[in-house]
Amino acid sequence: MKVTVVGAGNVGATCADVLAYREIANEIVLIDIKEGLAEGKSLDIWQKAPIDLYDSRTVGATNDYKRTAGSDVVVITSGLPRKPGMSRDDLINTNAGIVKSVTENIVRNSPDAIIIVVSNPLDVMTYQAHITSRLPRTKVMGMAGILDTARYRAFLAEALNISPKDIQAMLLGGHGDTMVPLPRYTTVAGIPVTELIDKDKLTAILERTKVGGGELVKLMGTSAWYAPGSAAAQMVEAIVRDQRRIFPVCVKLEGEYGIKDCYLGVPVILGKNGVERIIELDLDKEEKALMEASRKAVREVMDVLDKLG
Ligand SMILES: NC(=O)C1=CN([C@@H]2O[C@H](COP(=O)(O)OP(=O)(O)OC[C@H]3O[C@@H](n4cnc5c(N)ncnc54)[C@H](O)[C@@H]3O)[C@@H](O)[C@H]2O)C=CC1
Ligand SMILES: O=C([O-])CC(=O)C(=O)O
Repeated sequence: MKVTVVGAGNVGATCADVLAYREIANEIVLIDIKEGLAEGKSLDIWQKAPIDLYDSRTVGATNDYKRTAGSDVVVITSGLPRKPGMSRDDLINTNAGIVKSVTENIVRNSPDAIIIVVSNPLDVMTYQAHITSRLPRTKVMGMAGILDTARYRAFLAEALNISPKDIQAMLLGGHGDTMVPLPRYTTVAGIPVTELIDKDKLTAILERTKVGGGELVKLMGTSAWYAPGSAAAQMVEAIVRDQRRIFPVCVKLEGEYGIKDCYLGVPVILGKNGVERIIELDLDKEEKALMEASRKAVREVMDVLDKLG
């Protein structure tokens, strides 16, 4: 299996490192526009192989997409991260052009690849990659929900003083402050979370999750990379190993959840063909209203992209 990661910055390099360390692909190609960066980081990861005992081969190239030819999966992380005071949507002007040109290069060299977008604003950059690649919606998706649920699960584990391993959660909607965490679908070793934590504490955790990315931007002056890199690698793993795992993934909705022509996070089965199936949950009135608010927020930014051309 061959996997390409475009963008050898914080998220891309972390993703490549996890892919190599966990031997998720035999060959991992890192690409960046900045001279020498992808070569350097892939060489560094390769030099870690004798210490951490893996044999996935990492190679890097500066903007040379011939090296990516025949990739099974491509992760797009190229683009600006936000700085304190910015929203993810503020990145659209710069990142739309980057994701467009990267996608063109990818499909030219790997027409059968499955594309996982990470660049922000996530839902709209997934839209950009989808329209540029002209691939079926099952093969172009965005990473956000695994990260957002991971934050939620980490906060819950801390509050309950238990292992994060035992927390299962689902989340819907766009990757922004309108994301829709679902306490009704959160369990701790099979126990509904609502039986273990009081309402106010849970509400505070849900609110912290919604702005979880911003919390880290404030602390570091740039956005997160360890959890995002691992989350993207987990999606790659589900695809290349045909695991048929269920994750919240950003995908184009064509009538599911009563929504058309919008890219939003929903539970999907991920396997060798990409999105094998979208799972439709039976939402209550309040959840439906939150999903609609999220759809509206993403649609507005999709309209901005349409105007950019
Ligand atoms: N979906 C999600 O949950 C998350 C998304 N992100 C997003 O991921 C993106 C990357 O974040 P970081 O890795 O922290 O940024 P970074 O600045 O560390 O790395 C981005 C890399 O992209 C490269 N790049 C720029 N234009 C390129 C092009 N045309 N071709 C190839 N490479 C190019 C840059 O040289 C840089 O090395 C940002 O847009 C950020 O907002 C970050 C975290 C989570
Ligand atoms: O917050 C950001 O800008 C990066 C991101 O999407 C996240 O960490 O959730």
